[in-house]
This record gives sequence, C-alpha cells and structure tokens, in this order.
Amino acid sequence: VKMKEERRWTLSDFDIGKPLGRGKFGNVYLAREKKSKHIVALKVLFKSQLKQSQVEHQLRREVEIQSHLRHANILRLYGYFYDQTRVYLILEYAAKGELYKELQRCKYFPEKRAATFIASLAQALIYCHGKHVIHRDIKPENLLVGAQGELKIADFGWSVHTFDRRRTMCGTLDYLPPEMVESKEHDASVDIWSLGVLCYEFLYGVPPFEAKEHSDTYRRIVRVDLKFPSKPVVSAAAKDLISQLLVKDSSQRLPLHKLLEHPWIVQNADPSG
Ligand SMILES: Nc1ncnc(NCCc2cnc(NC(=O)Nc3cccc(C(F)(F)F)c3)s2)c1Br
Repeated sequence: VKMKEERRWTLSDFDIGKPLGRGKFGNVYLAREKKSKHIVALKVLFKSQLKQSQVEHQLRREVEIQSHLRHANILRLYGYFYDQTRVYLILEYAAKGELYKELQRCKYFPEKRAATFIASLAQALIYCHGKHVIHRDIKPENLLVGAQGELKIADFGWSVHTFDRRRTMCGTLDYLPPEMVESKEHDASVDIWSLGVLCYEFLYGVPPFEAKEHSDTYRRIVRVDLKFPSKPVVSAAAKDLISQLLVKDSSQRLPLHKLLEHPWIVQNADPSG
C-alpha cells in the first residue's frame, strides 16, 4: 500500500470498519482510504492516556524508526495524524490477525511452522540490527500474520504496551533476557534471547521461565533455569537451537546469521517464509 506520506491525513479520508483489536491506549480498526480504496489498520490512541503515561516521545521514536523500515516480515507504519483528542497510526493491515490468538487456539505449533516463523523473525531482526534498531519486545502479542500466513513484527510502542492481554495482567517479564531483568547494559543480542523464548513457546505452548510470581520468573531467567518438558515431544535439534539462544552471556548467544544455518532451521523452515 503506497500511502503518500507527505500529505496530511484526516479521519475523513477513511471509512472505518470493524474493530481488529483492543489495547490499553486505544483500539485498532479496519479502515479504507477513500480515494485509493486501500485497506489499512487504524490504531487510535487517546492523547490523554499518552500524556498521563508520559510516552509521547516513545510514540515519536516508534513512528520515526518504523517510517524507515521496509521488510516483508515487519508491519508497515505508513504514517500518522491527530485531532483534538486522539493520535491515529496508519498501519499495514495483517489479514490473518494476531499470532498469540493462533497460538492459544492450537496450543503449540508443529516444528515446521515454528521453524518457518523463527527463520522469518531472524531475517527481520538481521534487517533491523543492520539499521541499528533493536526491537526489545519480541513476544507473541507483537506478532501478526499476513494474508499468506507470513509473520509480521508489529511494534507495539517499545514494550510500553504493558497492558498484556494474556495471562499476566502487567508487563510480562517472560521475554526479557537476564541483562534487561537485571537492568544492565543491553545490545541487539537481547532480541536473540527473545527469539529463544519465542521458539520455546511456539513448540511447548508456554514460555520457558514462566512461574506464578514475578519474583520466581525473575529468578528463573537470571539463572537460565531452562527445562524441556517430556510432552509435547520436540526434536533434539530444536532443543539444541533453543539452548544456543538462551545463554546468559549475551556475547555467547548464537548470532542471527548462524541461526539461519542451524540444522533445525535448514531442515524445517519453509524458505518462502
Ligand atoms: N490485524 C491487524 N493488522 C494490523 N494491525 C493490527 N493491530 C495493530 C498493531 C500495531 C502496530 N503498531 C502499533 N503501535 C502501537 O500500538 N504503538 C503505541 C501504542 C501505544 C503507546 C505507544 C507509545 F506512545 F507508548 F509509544 C505506542 S499497534 C491488527 Br490486530
């Protein structure tokens, strides 16, 4: 969808359709730009809530970063506009919706599907890291599915989208690597850790360090208390990859280009993404 960024959009440029998702800062609607008839997703954010949470600078950063990213596995942010009370994000529409709903529906993914998703995520992250963009918030809630079943990383505002719609009501620690949980210096390798967490959750249906209390999740992460359940049965190759990603020393995590050469990915990922 080529939305000519230079023009000023207003709400009257769009026909608004059904709600696609609900969030803390506002909801997302299917929408059609009247002149071009292009279908988009319109995320509506209330200025009052953005001000209250002091996240305006993060929104500007998200819009700035996303406007330079062009990758098949990254959801496009075409532009934004605002009125008296709201800010609107004009987003690429992902026809097959939110990945976390699909994961809840089928409990866990077959290895070929999981490997295909992880490979396309790795390619998107190689692209982002090449542009010195660290995503820092790779988790099922931030992943959408395009019309051909391809995965799209959607950037829900740099983990300020703390209102998690899944089991944990507050921002989930599950995906954070030790250095972030211990609020130390962190670099692009935080995304490699999150990819390991995601790969585990795709295959087992639960994140690896899940625990009832935050403090227990925190302890399990910093200790890298990684256990593989006996059910569902998962290949040794998949466990090997996960074990090479969930490494406490961030410099020892498997680099993304090496991930794409890992036997489990080579044997299971569908190259078409
Ligand atoms: N089927 C679908 N097809 C397309 N999109 C869908 N949902 C929207 C996905 C998003 C992409 N990007 C987003 N960005 C933000 O939400 N940003 C955001 C939000 C609050 C605060 C802030 C900040 F101010 F704190 F930064 C930044 S939401 C769906 Br369902």
